[in-house]
Amino acid sequence: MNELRAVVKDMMVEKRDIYLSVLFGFLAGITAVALFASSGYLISKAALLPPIYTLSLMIAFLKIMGFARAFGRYLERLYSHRATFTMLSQLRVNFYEKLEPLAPKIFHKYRSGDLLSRIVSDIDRLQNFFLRVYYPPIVLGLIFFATILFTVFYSITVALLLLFGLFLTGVILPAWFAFKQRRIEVRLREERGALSSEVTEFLYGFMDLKLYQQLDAKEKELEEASVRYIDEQEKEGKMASYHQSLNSMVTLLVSWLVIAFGAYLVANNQLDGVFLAMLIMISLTVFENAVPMALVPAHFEDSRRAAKRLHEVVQDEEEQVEVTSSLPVDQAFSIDLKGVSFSFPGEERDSLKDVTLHIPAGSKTAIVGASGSGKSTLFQLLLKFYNPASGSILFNETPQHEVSQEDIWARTNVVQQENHYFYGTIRDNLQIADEHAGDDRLYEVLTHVDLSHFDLDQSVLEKGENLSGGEKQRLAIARALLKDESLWLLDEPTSSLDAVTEQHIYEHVFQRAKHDTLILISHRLMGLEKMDQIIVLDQGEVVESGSYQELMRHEGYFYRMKQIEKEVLV
Ligand SMILES: Nc1ncnc2c1ncn2[C@@H]1O[C@H](COP(=O)(O)OP(=O)(O)OP(=O)(O)O)[C@@H](O)[C@H]1O
Repeated sequence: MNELRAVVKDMMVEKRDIYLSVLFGFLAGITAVALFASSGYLISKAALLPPIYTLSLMIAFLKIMGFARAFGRYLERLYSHRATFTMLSQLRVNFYEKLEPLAPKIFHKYRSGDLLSRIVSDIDRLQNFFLRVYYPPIVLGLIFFATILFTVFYSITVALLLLFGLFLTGVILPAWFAFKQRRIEVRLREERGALSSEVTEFLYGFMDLKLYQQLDAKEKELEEASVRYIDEQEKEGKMASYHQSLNSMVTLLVSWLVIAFGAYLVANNQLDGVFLAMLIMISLTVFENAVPMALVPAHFEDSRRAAKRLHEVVQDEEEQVEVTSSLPVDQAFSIDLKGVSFSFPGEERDSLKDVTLHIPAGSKTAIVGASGSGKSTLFQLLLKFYNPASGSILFNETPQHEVSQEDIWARTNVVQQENHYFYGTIRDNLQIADEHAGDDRLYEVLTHVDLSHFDLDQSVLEKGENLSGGEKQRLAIARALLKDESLWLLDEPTSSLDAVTEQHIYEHVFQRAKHDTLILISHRLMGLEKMDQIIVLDQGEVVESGSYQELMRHEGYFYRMKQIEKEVLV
């Protein structure tokens, strides 16, 4: 329920449209009641041969009501839909603003298909909250209140019957179905999430499934997930139809009771017979407004779950710490790690254990170690994707938690092991690092990464599918060169390149980063002689650190790795 309160808060941004939708919804409903009531009265009155001006007046009233009803309905739709779209856009912006700082922790927690379904369909589902849950009961209450008040003047019994019908259709039945709906909705959502995840995995893993001849098995799983989802949808549909039928039954029953009691009252001279048809028409029309109540439970449950699921994704947001410092601009800064330990969410094993390092401003550091020793994890902590479980990270003596992620990312040239390439052109893919860079500058960086043969208008397919591994890496380095900030974090940036190209690119990168702080993760141990410091990680711990010469003299872990590398290469 708390989550829905947040939705109501977002909805209230456009109060005017909400009030107008309620007003015109009421107008449309009450004029419909008036239209049918006056037509019932007109028929009865006409039988008594009243003067012609009475009939003309009544027909004019009838026409005005008919027009007012259409006008009210149109404006109600207009304002209620406008309020809904404003609410949706407000929700999307708010949700995205909360979500962005939480990446990539989020990707760790959810399968991407599930996350996608939450972000897209759960927000879309909330459009029903205002349209089908929030304001129909308000409008219904107002219409019944006005109608019952009017009916009391003619017959208290009929007024009580209407009240009874309202209680059944507006409270008892929706509450009962809401209770039943809850269980169906849980299963429906689970099945929808599962299907969405299966589809995403199927699409992403299509090639591998094909290569390992597992396509049929996966297709079968997908089909089963789809059947389960359709079954649950069917159950939900049946439940809604059942509720609708029961609603109609109750309303018709109330109308029958109005006829029976009305006739009895007329026979006993307690009600003027000319009003009987009017009261019957009132009871038939007023319950038309109760029809949407049949949809309230399903939509309420749907909205509640959607709001809850969205809230679950961003609830970590409250953990955010206030940002009070910023990193120096155009100036290299030092990095210190003091007793940093970290394990990924849900993992018991520490990926980093009590890591203490000092990386002076403007120095060049290499981080080496076996696969899985925690090198990339260290980068993720430096980039504040995650916070250390214990210990602290300092930039120029400033605790990292005082600096915003945005600031850290803005000051860093990052080349990851896997980088993303967007569908578009080479130019588009480079300009994400510097949107103002002109063609001359772009060609210049392409030359520095040995891609001078590339045309800036050359197309890049989704995820860079038409580029080789080495070309992708070189493009990523070109982006880092374009960004030109004073901290470089390079995670095996040249692992797919041949030795000559690698050397050529490194020469340029080191020349550009002459006064900057540079940290390079490398599997290869060749060419590390020029680094100021080499840090050796093993199973998340720093086992050695020092200059190349120091480590070779020490004949420890690094020395042994170097010997193995030599043997392999020979
Ligand atoms: N997102 C993650 N969730 C859970 N565990 C992870 C995650 N990423 C890495 N790990 C684990 O953390 C440990 C360190 O991983 P990391 O990627 O930092 O190693 P690495 O030294 O960079 O390896 P490589 O040289 O193969 O890239 C590994 O044991 C790995 O299984």
